[in-house]
Amino acid sequence: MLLVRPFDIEIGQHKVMLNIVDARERGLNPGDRVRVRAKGAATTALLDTTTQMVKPGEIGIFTEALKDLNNPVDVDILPAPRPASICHIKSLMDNEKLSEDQIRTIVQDIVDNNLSDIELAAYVTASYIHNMPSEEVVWLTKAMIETGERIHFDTHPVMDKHSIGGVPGNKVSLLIVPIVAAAGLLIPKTSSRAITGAGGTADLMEVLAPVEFSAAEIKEITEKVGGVIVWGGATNIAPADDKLIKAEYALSIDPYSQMLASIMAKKGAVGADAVVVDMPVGPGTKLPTADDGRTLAKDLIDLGDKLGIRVECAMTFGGSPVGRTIGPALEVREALTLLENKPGPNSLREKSLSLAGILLEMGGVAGRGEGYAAAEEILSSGKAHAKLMEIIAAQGGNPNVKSEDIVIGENCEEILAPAGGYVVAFYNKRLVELARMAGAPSDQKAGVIIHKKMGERVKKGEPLITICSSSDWELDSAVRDAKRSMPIVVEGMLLERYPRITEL
Ligand SMILES: O=P(O)(O)OC[C@H]1O[C@H](OP(=O)(O)O)[C@H](O)[C@@H]1O
Ligand SMILES: Nc1ccnc(=O)[nH]1
Repeated sequence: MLLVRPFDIEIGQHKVMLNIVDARERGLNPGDRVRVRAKGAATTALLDTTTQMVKPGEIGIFTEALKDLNNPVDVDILPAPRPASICHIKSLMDNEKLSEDQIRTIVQDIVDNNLSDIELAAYVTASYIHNMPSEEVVWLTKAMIETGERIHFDTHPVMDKHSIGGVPGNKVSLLIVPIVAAAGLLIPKTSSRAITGAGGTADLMEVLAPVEFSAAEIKEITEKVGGVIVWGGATNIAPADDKLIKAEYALSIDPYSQMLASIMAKKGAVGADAVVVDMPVGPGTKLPTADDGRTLAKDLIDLGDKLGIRVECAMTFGGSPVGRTIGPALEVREALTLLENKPGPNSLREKSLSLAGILLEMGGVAGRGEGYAAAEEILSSGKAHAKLMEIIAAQGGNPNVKSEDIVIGENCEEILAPAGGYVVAFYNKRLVELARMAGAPSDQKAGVIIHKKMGERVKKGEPLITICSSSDWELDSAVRDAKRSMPIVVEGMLLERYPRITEL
């Protein structure tokens, strides 16, 4: 047995450290995979060696592995075999078919932390290059559900909403969940953190309340107040999902087959009966054309049928951000403003009411074609606001929070229009890059405020965007980058003049 030396350091992977003498005695080298066994728990980790940091007879264990092992006093280790899924990942790279068993092995290895970051990145990259056939996506989704916990509600229908993401500022879940819950339906909403964006719904909700709950707690809170907005990655619900998202986030990609499975596994695991999926379409989003949107809608509906979930898809406008803010705190402030029935952006209000309306119709509390108006009544009467405050309280946040209480990064700088004219080009992806450079989403207070959208008139020197951050150096680098390659292009209506040659 080796005496545990806890290293309270989060390094984003499962790691342990042995003194070089012990490592040599066991025939282990740095980078080897080892199985670490404690009383009643085991995990796989990668090995580092040292001459100084741990003594012979000791083992240094970093935070991630310590959590899995329940903070043990002593452990033993064995060399771990090369995971079988590496071979299947290679098959995926070669665009070969995978069997149900092979897919299940990959998912189990991901859940058990048997894959290194390099191997995970290889899986995610291979999935990005080759879409899986639909039967493999069904196996993948089922494996992701079955390797975690599931929630079974006694009351039905259980409603849910999910966005494929890809459009900046998509804070609509903060309005939709309370509207649906205020209508008397259950909506246990699990979200991921940002994948390609600068703030996922889990990042946003975390500004208002804790988002890390167990499956049992999600069930209890949903039954009490009608809904939750929690981080899927904190639960044991579809536990492979968040591990994959970490690799996807680093690469800013969302592979098609993986996206289908990621969304539907979370919906299947919470026992959803009916789901609306928001699919933002437009240049620079995950769905460049309406045809791409139709293909995805068909794939999502088919996958839902195979899982026993009624899915409806809504193709939404993704050409420019939803509302005028990007980044956790800024987005939360904007969503609260609308819930408080103060003036706010129409794009956010209309999109939230449309999607909530579909859910009210699917859940049978509004007639066909009457969902939008029903959602609007719940929003304007203040019931949606009151419901969000109840959800915040149930999740342990401050139920008296107001939009003006939300603190934004103290370092802000405006990017001004270099000329007068009209906004003729608007680059969503650049805005997201700038918000990420400013520190979002890990810096909750960082982000971008958009002053001018596509087609709007601008005077020379007027602000186009404001970038905010908690750190002055991150702000500086984002501002420099914005000026080097503007995310919003302004031109006069007169683009070029061709004078008569004789008059030159
Ligand atoms: O970062 P990108 O790729 O834009 O999208 C990821 C976001 O999309 C989904 O939204 P929601 O949970 O339905 O609101 C995810 O849960 C996550 O919040
Ligand atoms: N791949 C994904 C896209 C959007 N949301 C998710 O949870 N997962």
